[in-house]
Amino acid sequence: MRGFKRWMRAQGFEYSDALELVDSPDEGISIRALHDLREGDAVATIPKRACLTIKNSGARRMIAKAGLEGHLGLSLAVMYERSLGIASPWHGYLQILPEKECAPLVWSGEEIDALLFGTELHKIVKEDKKLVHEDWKEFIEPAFGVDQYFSAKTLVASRSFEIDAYHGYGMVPFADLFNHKTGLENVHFTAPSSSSSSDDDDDDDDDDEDDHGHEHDDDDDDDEDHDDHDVDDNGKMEMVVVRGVEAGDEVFNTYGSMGNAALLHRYGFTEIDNSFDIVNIDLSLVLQWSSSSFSSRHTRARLSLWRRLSFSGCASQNSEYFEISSEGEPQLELLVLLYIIFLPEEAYEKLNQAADYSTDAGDAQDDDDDDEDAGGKAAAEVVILNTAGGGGGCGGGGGGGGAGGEAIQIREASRLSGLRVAERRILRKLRAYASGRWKTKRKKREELEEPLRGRHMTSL
Ligand SMILES: C[S@@+](CC[C@H](N)C(=O)[O-])C[C@H]1O[C@@H](n2cnc3c(N)ncnc32)[C@H](O)[C@@H]1O
Repeated sequence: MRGFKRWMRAQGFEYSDALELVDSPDEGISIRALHDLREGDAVATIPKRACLTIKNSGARRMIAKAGLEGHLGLSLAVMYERSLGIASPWHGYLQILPEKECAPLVWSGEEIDALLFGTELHKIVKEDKKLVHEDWKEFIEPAFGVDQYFSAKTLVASRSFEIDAYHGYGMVPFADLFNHKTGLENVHFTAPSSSSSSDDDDDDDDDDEDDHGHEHDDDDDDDEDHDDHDVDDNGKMEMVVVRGVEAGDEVFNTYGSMGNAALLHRYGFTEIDNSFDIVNIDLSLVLQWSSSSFSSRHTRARLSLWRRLSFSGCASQNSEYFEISSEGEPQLELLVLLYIIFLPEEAYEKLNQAADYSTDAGDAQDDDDDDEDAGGKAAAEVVILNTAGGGGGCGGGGGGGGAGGEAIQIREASRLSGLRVAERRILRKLRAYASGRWKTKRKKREELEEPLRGRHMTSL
């Protein structure tokens, strides 16, 4: 750490003596406040020329020639500077970085299967590994090994910041030592408000929520003009306090408002109390459970009715899923599907007929008429009301009726997915939601259902 501080001084970094850099063998580096910090305090100034960016790196010509940019180009710059060892201008910084960030991208296939099976990340991470490997083959081999590339990718994903339009993304020494706290961060990384006009031209209005944001696609093909990279020699970035910190407390930044899956995916950690956390339950998991509790035929028929009533889940990378909020509230479409799965045969047939009727009526209508037909809408409404009431009208069968069935569904989902603590907590809230609503909303459901009966559906 001493070498890094010396390097920062030589590069013209300035940081408040109220900040302490703490290096723990178990938890890595973090920043602590030695004195109280007040909102508005600028606690660090970072010269842009000291940031490891594609434009600043000694590999800039090679990277430009290969037409690489964004995270791919920056990963190459990081590998190149690392390969120079002590000869790299960033040696003082690079030597405090971990070899790699322990994100799922660098887990073994067995670890991914064992730890992510049943979660939304399982398929995504496997796909990531394939794509990153393809990139390595196409753009990086034989200059650097595949492990070096995967390691550099995790560092760039977890530590790079968007600097400005000229530099794009870069490794920002010191700024990347702050850990993340969802919604309760103390500092933001930003362009100083009193910067020179040339800086203003170059600085994007950085969205702090996106400091560690998305792949950068700026078209910076002007390398030849800036090979001596004099454009930003005097540019600076700042760390500014946005929420006061008491002496002794850790000083946090934010990497954005993300659920635990996104945090794990990109940064390799999760938060127990993450208000943005959600749990996704795959439609395939619901269908698997339904087929084992009822039958495949029953499941296909109920799914088909659900679709004919124009319901669907969220879609991502060839899968369909439902979101459970951090408060345990399930996506309405999941409730409706579960309700339809649990409908007794007689009620199901009636709803099916109503859907048929409404589809026929809809077919007869003018194509320009976008309104859902009244019958289908009413059928959906009745389903929703019943579902919100906990499915009190269900006769059960298989795994039990209504909300009780939902609880079984959730237990099964939780067991199969091997989800982490925070996600299990959400699933517990979901179960409480399901059984709580069943008890308290039953009367309300009956009151609400009555007028609907009079309108379109007669006896659900
Ligand atoms: C930008 S670096 C922060 C500094 C880092 N702790 C270090 O040792 O250099 C981001 C990495 O820090 C760790 N990290 C950041 N916030 C964290 C948190 N709230 N809980 C656990 N690890 C965290 C993760 O390993 C993440 O990939």
